[in-house]
Formats: sequence, C-alpha cells, structure tokens
Amino acid sequence: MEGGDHLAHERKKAQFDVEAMKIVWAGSRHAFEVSDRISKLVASDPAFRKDNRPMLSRKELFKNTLRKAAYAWKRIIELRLSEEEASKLRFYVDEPAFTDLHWGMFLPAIKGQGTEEQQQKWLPLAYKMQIIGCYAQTELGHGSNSSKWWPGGLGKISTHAVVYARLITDGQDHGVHGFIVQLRSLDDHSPLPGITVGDIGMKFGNGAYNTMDNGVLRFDHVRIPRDQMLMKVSQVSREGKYSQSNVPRQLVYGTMVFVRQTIVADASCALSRAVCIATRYSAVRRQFGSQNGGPETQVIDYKTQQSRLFPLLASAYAFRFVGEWLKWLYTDVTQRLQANDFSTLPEAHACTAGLKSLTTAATADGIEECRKLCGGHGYLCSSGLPELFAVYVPACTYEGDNTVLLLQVARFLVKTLSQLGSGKQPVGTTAYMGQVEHLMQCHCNVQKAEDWLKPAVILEAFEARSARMSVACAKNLSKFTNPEEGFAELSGDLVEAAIAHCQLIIVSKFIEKLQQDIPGKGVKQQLGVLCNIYALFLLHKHQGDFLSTGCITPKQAYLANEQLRALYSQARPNAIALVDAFNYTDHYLGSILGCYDGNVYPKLYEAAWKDPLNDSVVPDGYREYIWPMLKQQLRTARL
Ligand SMILES: CC(C)(COP(=O)(O)OP(=O)(O)OC[C@H]1O[C@@H](n2cnc3c(N)ncnc32)[C@H](O)[C@@H]1OP(=O)(O)O)[C@@H](O)C(=O)NCCC(=O)NCCSC(=O)/C=C/CCCCCCCCCCCCC(=O)O
Ligand SMILES: Cc1cc2nc3c(=O)[nH]c(=O)nc-3n(C[C@H](O)[C@H](O)[C@H](O)COP(=O)(O)OP(=O)(O)OC[C@H]3O[C@@H](n4cnc5c(N)ncnc54)[C@H](O)[C@@H]3O)c2cc1C
Repeated sequence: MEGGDHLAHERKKAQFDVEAMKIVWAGSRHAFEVSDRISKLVASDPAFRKDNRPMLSRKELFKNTLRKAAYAWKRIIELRLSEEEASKLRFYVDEPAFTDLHWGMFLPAIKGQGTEEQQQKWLPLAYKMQIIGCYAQTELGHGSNSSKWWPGGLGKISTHAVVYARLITDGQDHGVHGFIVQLRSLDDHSPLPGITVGDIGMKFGNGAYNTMDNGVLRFDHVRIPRDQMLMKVSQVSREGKYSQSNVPRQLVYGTMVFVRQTIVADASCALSRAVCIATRYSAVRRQFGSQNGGPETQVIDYKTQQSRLFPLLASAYAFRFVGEWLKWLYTDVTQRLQANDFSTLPEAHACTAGLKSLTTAATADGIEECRKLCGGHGYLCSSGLPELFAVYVPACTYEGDNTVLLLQVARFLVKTLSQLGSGKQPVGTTAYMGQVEHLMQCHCNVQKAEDWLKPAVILEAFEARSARMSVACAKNLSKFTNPEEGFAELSGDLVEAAIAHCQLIIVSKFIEKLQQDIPGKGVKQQLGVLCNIYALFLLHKHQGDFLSTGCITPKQAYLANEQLRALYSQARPNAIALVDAFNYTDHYLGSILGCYDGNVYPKLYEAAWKDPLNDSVVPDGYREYIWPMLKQQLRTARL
C-alpha cells in the first residue's frame, strides 16, 4: 500500500479525545500552542535538517552545530521570540550544543549564586550572547586542583566559565566556591594568558553527543578580579577577609538542583520519543501468527511485546507528571529561599537527585528496549534509536552519577528516620514516615485482581515497602560504632531503599494527578489505566522487595500480575493515540520507523539508496583491495 495513513485503522480505535490528551501532556493549552507552533517552525526549515548527522566527520558535525546555533539565534531575534519560545526552539533543533550549558547552567549559576551587583553586570551580557559561558566543576582526577575535564561548551566555544575551585585566603582553605573566569579573548577567541583549553575527544556513537565540545581546562597563575567570585553565599573583602552570609553553604550546589529538575522533565521527552517510534512500528510490523489465511499478526498484539512496551509508555507519562510536580517543588523552594526559608532545601535536593537518578536510568534502558522492540530495523540509524540512545545515555552519569545520587537520597532518608525520635514530624515526600509504626505492621488486603486498582491499596503497599526497607537499613546502621563505615558497608541496601522511596514518589504523584479535574472524553480513564500499569509493573518487577518485607503475599503478587495483563489489553486499542498525544513532528522524531503515516517500508528502501556507499555501484577500494584478492583466489583454486 503506497501513500495514505497506514495507521488510520489504529487511530480509529482510540477510546479518548486525543486533542485533549495533547493538552494534558503539554501541561497547559498555552504550553501546547507554543510547543506545536515552534516544533512546526523548526520542522519546516531545511536549515535544521538532521538526518545526515551520522555520516559527518567530527569536524563537519561540529561546524554544522555552530551553523545551526547561530541560525537559531538569528531566527530568535528576527521573530522576537520570548524566552520560553526561544528555549523550545533550541529544544526542537534537537542537537546538543554549547548553548545548552550557556542557558542551562552558566546563566542559572550566576542567577543562583551571584549577588545583585554581579547579576546586573553579567546577566545582560549573557542574555544577549555577548559572552558565552559554561559550567566547569568536574576534574580529570579526584579533587578540585587538577584539570577541569568534561564541561560542555568549554572545549572550543565558551568565552567564560563558572569554575568551581577551592578558595584559600591567608593559608586557610574555605572549600569549593564558584568563580566567573574569562577563558578566551572576545576579539580573536585565543585563550587568555595562563589558560590551556581544548576538546577532550570523540565520545560514544557517531553524531550523537559529538556535536558538543566537552573540554579540558588548566590554569597556570591566572589572576581573576576578586569580584568575580560568586558572592551570594560567602564573600572575600578587599582586605582578603572571608565571611559567610546567613544562608546554608549548600546553596553553592543550587545549580545542580535546578538542572536535575530539568533533566527529569527531559527524561519524559526522550522516553516518549523512543516509545512513539516503537509503538507505531509495532503496529505496522506484521509477523506470522495468521489463521485461516488472514493477515499476519501485528507484533503489537503479542502479549510479550505489550509487556515490554506498555510499561515504557506508562513510564513516559509517569515521568511527565512527576517532572511537572518537581518543577513546582523547585519554584516553591526558590521562592522560600528568597524569603530566607531554607527548610525545604534538603527535600528539594533529595527529590531532584533521586528522581534524576531513577528517570534517567529507566529512560536509557527504555530507549535500548525500544530498539530491540523494533527488531533488526531498530539497529539502523534511520530508526533514530541508536543516536537517541547515544545522546541520552550520559544522562545517567552527568549531573551526578546515578548511584552517587541515590546515596544522597539514602542519607536524607536515614536522617529523616533518626529525627522521628526527637519528635520532628516529616513533611512533603517523607510524610508517610510519620506513620512508620502502622506501615511496619500493616497487611495488604487484596483478595482479587481488581483490588489492585484501588489507589489507596497501591499507595499503602509502596509506602510500607519503602518504610520497611529504610527502617531495616537504619537498624543495621545502628550496629556500627563508626556511622561512615556502616554507611559504606550497607551502601547496596541503602541504594535499594532510596529506589523504593523514589518509586513511591512517582507513583503517588501520578495518583495525585488523577485526582485533578482532567477534561476530555475518556482522558482521565486512559491515564488511570497507565497509572495502574506503571504501579503494578514496578510491583511485579520488584516483587522480591514487597515479598521479603512482608508487604504482600505470594498470592497477592500473582493477582497483581493477573491485573497487569488485563490492563495491557485495555491499553492496546489506545496505544497509537496515546503516542500521537505527544504531538511530535516527524522531524523531531527523526525516525523512519516512527513516522506518523506508518509508511515505513518504502521510506526505508529509499533511505538506503541515499547512503554515501551507494553513490557508486562499485565501491572505492574495489580495484585496490578486492580485485587483487579475487585474482589471488583464482590462482589458488587452479593449483
Ligand atoms: C560534589 C557534591 C555537590 C558535594 O560533595 P561533598 O563535598 O562530598 O558533600 P556531600 O556530603 O555530598 O554533601 C554535603 C551536604 O550538602 C548536601 N547537598 C549536596 N548536594 C546538594 C545540592 N545540590 N543541594 C543542596 N544540598 C546539597 C548534602 O545533602 C549534605 O547535607 P547534610 O550535611 O547531610 O545535611 C556532591 O554532593 C555531588 O553532587 N556530586 C555529584 C557531582 C555532580 O553532580 N557534578 C555535576 C557537574 S556538572 C554536569 O555534570 C553538567 C552536565 C551538563 C549536561 C547537560 C545537562 C542538560 C543541560 C540543561 C538543560 C538544557 C537547558 C537548555 C535551556 C535553553 O536552551 O533554553
Ligand atoms: C556527556 C557528559 C557531559 C558532562 N558535562 C559536564 C559539564 O558541563 N560540567 C561539569 O562540570 N561536568 C560535566 N560532566 C562530568 C559529570 O558531571 C561527571 O562525569 C559525573 O558527575 C560523574 O563523576 P565522575 O566522572 O568523576 O565519576 P566517578 O565519581 O569517578 O564514578 C565512577 C564510578 O564510581 C562510583 N562511585 C563514585 N563515588 C562513589 C561513592 N561515593 N560511593 C559509591 N560509588 C561511587 C560511581 O557510581 C561510578 O560507578 C559531564 C559528563 C558527561 C559524560
């Protein structure tokens, strides 16, 4: 079948209002309209073409990124785009670039840690891109005194950096502080005296993150003016005297809280993109299984395909909603900090760290699973999945290695439990710890599969599991005379307790979302199905935790799985519409397998002929290497 909508029959099956779901996914009608308009603007502009990326050499690739970034900036100015629209435009250009660090970390670091005066000096320059900045924290080796290594945008482009380094005055070490440092001349871009700077080299995957100039930086007797130390948290006077404002020192790490929150939102984008590709292709692809000469089975109808794909679809929605909530939490903590209320900072840190860890790990694994769900074609660059994976997977490492971040959450949980004894009532995401006595002995009362559809039943099971795992860790820790030794010894268990706590947050925020007024025929009902799939899939996957802590019985675990199978059948007719609700253009998806019209095979065939290897029938190198070999074989055969 040529042309037309090959997925039209699937779209007709939808039992809900897709247009209304698009608004829910975007977050608001306004967000939907901005996103829709800007994504189409990018998709229709040939300057933003991206299908040739895997074919380009590193130098070509990088120059191409610079061209796109400059062109994007020109369009932003010409069209007088708002900050929100400009950010969306860079998002839909879909190419990691120095601008991510400029807008995503350099500017927020100055906003969060600079004094009013410093902000007035630096922000206008940065907003107009008269200076370009990056965020230089990580070192080549351990410590904060070797060479900076990894910062994006540093290698070739940034003129300035926020550099994290030890502050030593009068021989006294005051720990790590942020400094604005000019790296390159604003006239000819050459490094300033005493500064060695360059790119750290090719990274995983062709194209992929190699559009970014991750860099190395060394200083040799470089002097920076005193007022370029970011001085909101602590100050050095003209006389060299060190002092601290009446704010927690942890604010120095505030940029990470901000960026980790954006990374959670981004996880739902990356996962939904992979899921959209795999779902559409699973509906197009047919394999065996036909009876009485009828059409072959669509692979999406195999239960095994559903049990791998639908939890990922549900996860994409779950991450979307927890990301929305995290944005609210971040805005709330920021407002409180401005009013000198620092009480919610530890929770904001634990939530952003833990959710960053969970969502990026699940997304990276999910993209790879989507590749496998597409069979052999998933391995082709034209499926979009290999590049998406290669671009995405470092999210498990940057902004804090995922395991290290879970250990931060675990510390927060243990501290919360230890404060119960002194009567401090936990609030926010740890409020359930206030009922720890009940949660330690409660029994799940599921008797039939449908009982697992009750939000209160699901919540209590997840709360009890999390509380019991944290309490077990705390008890074991108390057996050590040296707490740090205990923490190191039990770190594996602590990480698992942190995962249980963060999964509870995601499940509970999905349930809370469903308690809101959600307009649109059938929309809330479909979200309910996805919420239950997400929760019961986690319960099934981690049933060892639930069983070993005695939160559920083996029979109840069996019933949860039975209910999960029934939920997959309910999701099946809506699957294509649920991914259409992401409202992705074919340009953004960058995948033949995921194209909206499902006309996959002619497009794959056509794309193959565009590969540079097919420019000639006889390849370069034939005369040099193959022809002599063939002749050699001929002689051997004659002998
Ligand atoms: C290094 C640490 C921060 C500190 O370590 P240490 O000194 O050992 O101290 P700890 O024991 O860990 O902590 C001490 C106490 O401080 C608390 N704490 C820790 N961190 C925080 C925090 N962030 N906020 C608040 N409080 C914090 C901790 O709980 C302790 O408290 P207590 O004493 O127990 O009470 C270490 O903790 C750490 O975080 N290590 C990880 C290192 C890390 O994350 N490095 C990040 C480097 S930067 C990076 O990786 C950048 C990557 C860029 C990739 C691109 C990302 C996406 C771009 C953004 C999106 C694009 C937007 C584009 C916009 C547009 O275009 O418009
Ligand atoms: C693509 C990319 C972009 C980046 N961009 C930037 C940037 O713009 N600016 C910047 O400053 N940095 C950047 N980074 C660096 C990034 O922040 C670090 O790589 C990250 O924080 C992890 O630190 P590390 O590399 O030192 O890993 P390590 O800490 O060396 O981790 C190695 C292993 O040790 C384990 N480990 C480490 N510490 C502990 C512990 N305490 N307990 C138990 N296990 C532990 C980890 O789990 C991991 O398995 C980037 C990195 C990448 C990959």
